Amino acid sequence: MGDAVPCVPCVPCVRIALVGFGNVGQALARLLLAKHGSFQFEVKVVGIATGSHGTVVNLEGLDLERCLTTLEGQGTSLPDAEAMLRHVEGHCDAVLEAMNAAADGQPALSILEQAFMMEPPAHAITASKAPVALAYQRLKAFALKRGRRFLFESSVMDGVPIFSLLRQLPGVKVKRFVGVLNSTTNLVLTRMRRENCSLWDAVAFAQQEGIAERDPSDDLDGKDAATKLAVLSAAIFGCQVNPAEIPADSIRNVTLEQVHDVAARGHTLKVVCEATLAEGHVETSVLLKELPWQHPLANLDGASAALTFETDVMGPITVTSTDPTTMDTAYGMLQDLQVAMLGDGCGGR
Ligand SMILES: NC(=O)C1=CN([C@@H]2O[C@H](COP(=O)(O)OP(=O)(O)OC[C@H]3O[C@@H](n4cnc5c(N)ncnc54)[C@H](OP(=O)(O)O)[C@@H]3O)[C@@H](O)[C@H]2O)C=CC1
Ligand SMILES: N[C@@H](CC=O)C(=O)O
Repeated sequence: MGDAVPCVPCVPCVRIALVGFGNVGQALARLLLAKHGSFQFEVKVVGIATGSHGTVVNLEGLDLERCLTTLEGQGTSLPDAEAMLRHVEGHCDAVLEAMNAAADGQPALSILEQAFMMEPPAHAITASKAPVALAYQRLKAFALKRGRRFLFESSVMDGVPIFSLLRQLPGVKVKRFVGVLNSTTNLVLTRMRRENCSLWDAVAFAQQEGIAERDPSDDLDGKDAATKLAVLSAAIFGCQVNPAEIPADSIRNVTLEQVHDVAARGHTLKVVCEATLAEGHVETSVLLKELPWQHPLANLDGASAALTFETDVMGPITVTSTDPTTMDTAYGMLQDLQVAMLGDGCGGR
């Protein structure tokens, strides 16, 4: 058994369960250790579940430092995430899910629903895209019914506050958004141009950095970007779009020769995501485009991402994330936890 983690007296303690302890889950653990004492509450991790590296609980709080080395022996061992959530029921304020969700959103979707079904219910926070893209309305309604929050800031552009930014602009209607939303493809195209490395060497680099999905096909074939567009469409336009129906270009067949030819013409290749609200529906696309260097998205290199919102009130609002790492994603989840526990605008500045 790992050592229990006491809460600092007089500081409210928030108990969380982590489902998924890979690149993002572990970055979140490191962030919680690094930022201990920086928030208005203490965080106690009462359970951690993985697919094949064990599932442990300790209602007194797991020792995160030790969990980062191995989950073995760190608490009571349980068979899976569902069993973990049953075990921590009544002792868990929020479930933070960062697992590999399949195209149908499972098993992440069931985990998020289980969080709301607990007694008392927990807030549900996810870094996964598919459950939000496919079941945003249902999960939002479930959260409302149970008096809890369903939050997903990290699912698009990692820790950059997109959804919380838009919550701060009541009455403003977004009409269109355009951006670069997949970090892996942007990193791959950048490395091909700058380092002259092959597409697959660049993919291996993105995997090493923890940015590419476990199966990078979703990144390369535009599916990750399409799912992010569907998340944004659901949350911003209130329109559910099936990610599988969004026209999406793949970068698989992009060659070094092509990248250099485009550069010689004074252009650069970018995977551009676009969504426009038309009469009652949304027009969406993920297209590989040749952009001139003066285009606002052209200089967005490496793993960077950007999104421009066109609204009915203000001029275009652009948010950029420069070379994010998994720490950015972890912070997005921590931001959500603060919003869930303290409400919007909880930053106090
Ligand atoms: N990496 C990034 O930069 C970003 C990732 N995301 C999203 O965050 C999520 C996690 O990404 P990432 O951490 O990189 O992925 P990883 O593949 O690194 O980690 C996934 C984790 O989920 C666990 N897991 C898989 N199946 C189950 C299951 N049935 N029950 C419990 N745990 C399970 C895995 O366990 P095991 O290893 O034992 O199989 C692993 O711990 C994904 O949905 C991704 O799209 C979002 C923004 C950025
Ligand atoms: N694989 C994703 C990770 C973040 O969502 C990407 O490359 O953008």
